[in-house]
Amino acid sequence: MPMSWSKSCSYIPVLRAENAKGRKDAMFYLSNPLNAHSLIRRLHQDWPKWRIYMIQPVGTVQIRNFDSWKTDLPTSTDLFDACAGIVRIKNIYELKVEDIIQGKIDGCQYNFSMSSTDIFAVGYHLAKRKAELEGIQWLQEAVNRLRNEPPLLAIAELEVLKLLAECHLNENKYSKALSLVEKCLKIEPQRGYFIRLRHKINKLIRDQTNGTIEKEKPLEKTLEKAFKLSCRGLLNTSTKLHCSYNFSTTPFLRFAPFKMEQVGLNPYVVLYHDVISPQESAQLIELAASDLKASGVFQAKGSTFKRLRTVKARWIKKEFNELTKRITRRIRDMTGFDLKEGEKFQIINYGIGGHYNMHKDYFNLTKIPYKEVALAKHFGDRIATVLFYLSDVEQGGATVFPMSGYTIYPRAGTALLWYNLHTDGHCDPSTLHAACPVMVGSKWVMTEWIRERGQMFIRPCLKPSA
Ligand SMILES: O=C(O)CCC(=O)C(=O)O
Ligand SMILES: [Fe+2]
Repeated sequence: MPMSWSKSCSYIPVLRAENAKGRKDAMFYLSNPLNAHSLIRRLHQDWPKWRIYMIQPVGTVQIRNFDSWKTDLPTSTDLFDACAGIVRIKNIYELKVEDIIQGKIDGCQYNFSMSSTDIFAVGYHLAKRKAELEGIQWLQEAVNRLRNEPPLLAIAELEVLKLLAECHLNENKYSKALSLVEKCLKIEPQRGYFIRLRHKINKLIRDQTNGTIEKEKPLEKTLEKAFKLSCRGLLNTSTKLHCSYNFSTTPFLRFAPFKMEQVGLNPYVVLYHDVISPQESAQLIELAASDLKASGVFQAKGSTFKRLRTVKARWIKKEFNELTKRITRRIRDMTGFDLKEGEKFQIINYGIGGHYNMHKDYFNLTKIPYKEVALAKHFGDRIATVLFYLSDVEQGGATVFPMSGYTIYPRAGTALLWYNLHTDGHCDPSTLHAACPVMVGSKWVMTEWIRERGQMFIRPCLKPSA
């Protein structure tokens, strides 16, 4: 039901205050996932409601403005991604729902708390994705808060109670579901749906012989556990590692050696410090930002698709401009590899909870389908990866190797290098790695996947590496 004119007017200062916060420093405001999620939700869900309140002739100009922005407003996919990002942050870093809601992210308190509508959006997202058990926590918090908030644009209490009851029912928690349905019936005693639901739950309670049968939580796999622990920096195993100057990969390094830090020996992973200047990073980000595209990597899981990567990316040719040519030469100096043939650079941006699940960069050409082999074989497999960090990340966003326990926190200007293939050309499964969800901040990286072609004299096939 539309709210009264005086009520909508009283909400305007609230909107203005929030907009002013965002305008003061947009990057700072949006680097907090709770602000970003809330803004996406407000623009996707609340703005269409505001449009309904604009009555002619007072609202014609506003309506015209509104319609001209319509195509730029966040879509349902954006809201989906924002909710999924918040859920991912919570799960990977094992945060508490109550803490997130109050703006406390992994021990840091931010000046923000989620509104009941923001909380409901996350609960709704989970409930509709069959994650009812997780959804219950958010929906219960939304119910608790609704009581203390003015109605304004908030969702109706009945809607939240209904969804919460359905989630409890799905989780076989019948008595809780029943008490929620009773609450719904107090608000709308005549609604047939609730009367039938009460009947159904009562029957389930009568039929049940051994008390509530709670669903079992699936056990977490060892690798998943290692992934989470590495994201939290709790698996660092490296000992006896060295820092040194690399003077020798190419003759040029005699003049300008690189600062090299070993991250681990198995697999061999090194960090090169200060290889990209702040100006170069800024230029690369600017270049990519002008034409970023959502880049999802999907994995079929039964009848559904699981999103393995939530980022935006742009591919850039190595010969694109002087800067990309210069960086290509630098990679040659860092690795010794020939980069004449191969892939373009990929510049990647991770937003709210942006991540890249565990994966290996190589294709394993013996396994990929026949049709794709010809193209892949032309360049060979991805022998090595160079990952440039173009930005710092305030919280989260580490690159991790869960099998070896390496955690590398992004630092603008450094580059990570590892070999995906053993020296005998076989793939090295211990290079399994991932990008942990960004908690706060915006992560920018640039990847160069170096192919085997052209490297036969630089890194000749040797016996299996030790
Ligand atoms: O961004 C990261 O930390 C890892 C990126 C990555 O693994 C990739 O792009 O292949
Ligand atoms: Fe990768």
